[in-house]
Amino acid sequence: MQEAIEVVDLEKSFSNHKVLDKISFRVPSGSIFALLGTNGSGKTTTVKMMTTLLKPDHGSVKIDNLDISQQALAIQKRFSLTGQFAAVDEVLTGRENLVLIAKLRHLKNYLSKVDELLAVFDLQEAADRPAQTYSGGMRRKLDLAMSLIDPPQILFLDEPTTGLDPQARAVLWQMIRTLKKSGVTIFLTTQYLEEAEQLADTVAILNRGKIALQGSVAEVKRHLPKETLELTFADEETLAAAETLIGGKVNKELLALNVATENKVEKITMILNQLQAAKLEILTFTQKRASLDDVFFMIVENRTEEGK
Ligand SMILES: Nc1ncnc2c1ncn2[C@@H]1O[C@H](COP(=O)(O)OP(=O)(O)OP(=O)(O)O)[C@@H](O)[C@H]1O
Repeated sequence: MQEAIEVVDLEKSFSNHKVLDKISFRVPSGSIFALLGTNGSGKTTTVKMMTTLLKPDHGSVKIDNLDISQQALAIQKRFSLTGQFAAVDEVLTGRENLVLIAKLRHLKNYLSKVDELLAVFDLQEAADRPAQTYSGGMRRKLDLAMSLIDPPQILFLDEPTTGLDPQARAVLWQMIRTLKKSGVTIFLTTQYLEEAEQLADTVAILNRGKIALQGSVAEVKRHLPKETLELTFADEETLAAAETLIGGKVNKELLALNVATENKVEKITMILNQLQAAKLEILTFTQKRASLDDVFFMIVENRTEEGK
């Protein structure tokens, strides 16, 4: 398959702080790639270097086989970037911002597209108010709408759903899937495992400046900690008795027991029934998914559920 993006041994330091240490990945044309990482892990720095906004210290980036160090101008025409800091003109209204982009791109018959995007992002009521009166989430939605008015071949979305309400997030996810169907390559960064799982064909996890895990969602998920059921009890005796009965991992401070369930209803029902039959009273029970922190902890500890 043809590569839309190829990054090889990319490095970047700020003062003495090495933010990225030889990261490499490829993004096949027409696919969705998610770069996952916590705050400050280097996601935005990576995007900035890939979009010619920042110079790498070492390494190479190719977009559609063009090298960013030699063909920056040609590359800039092939992508659009929606960053964490909205490129919205504060004085213009929401509608005027969208129209401005449409005119700059020499689009014809753009008014229906503008209306459609305002409706999709639930911005109709605010459409004729200056953007400076918008909330952070509204501004973000407008910024996304602006990058979707004339989707390019490659779309960079830097943490696109941060600050969005669940409804707007669902809308954006759907739009991203539709864009992929029309052949657009999408590179997104996110702090949310769920977002990567929902959208991406390929995922890379950034940790301490390196890519700790990379592959298809199915491959990466095989390495993630399994779902657990967290049970809490009123005292240490009940906790100890529960552990003897059903096993699991004890947290004495929280009087909690974490039991692997693999998200299977039968397993959860069996655990609860066993405890009830032994008259061990459960205070609370919560189904827990692996968070990005769990994944990093696991990577750092170099352990997987299979390898335990
Ligand atoms: N211009 C700069 N000068 C100095 N340090 C910088 C600069 N830009 C980024 N950094 C540092 O590089 C590290 C990575 O920052 P970056 O913004 O790439 O992270 P991120 O993964 O996008 O984080 P977030 O999820 O919080 O947006 C941070 O420690 C940050 O402080």
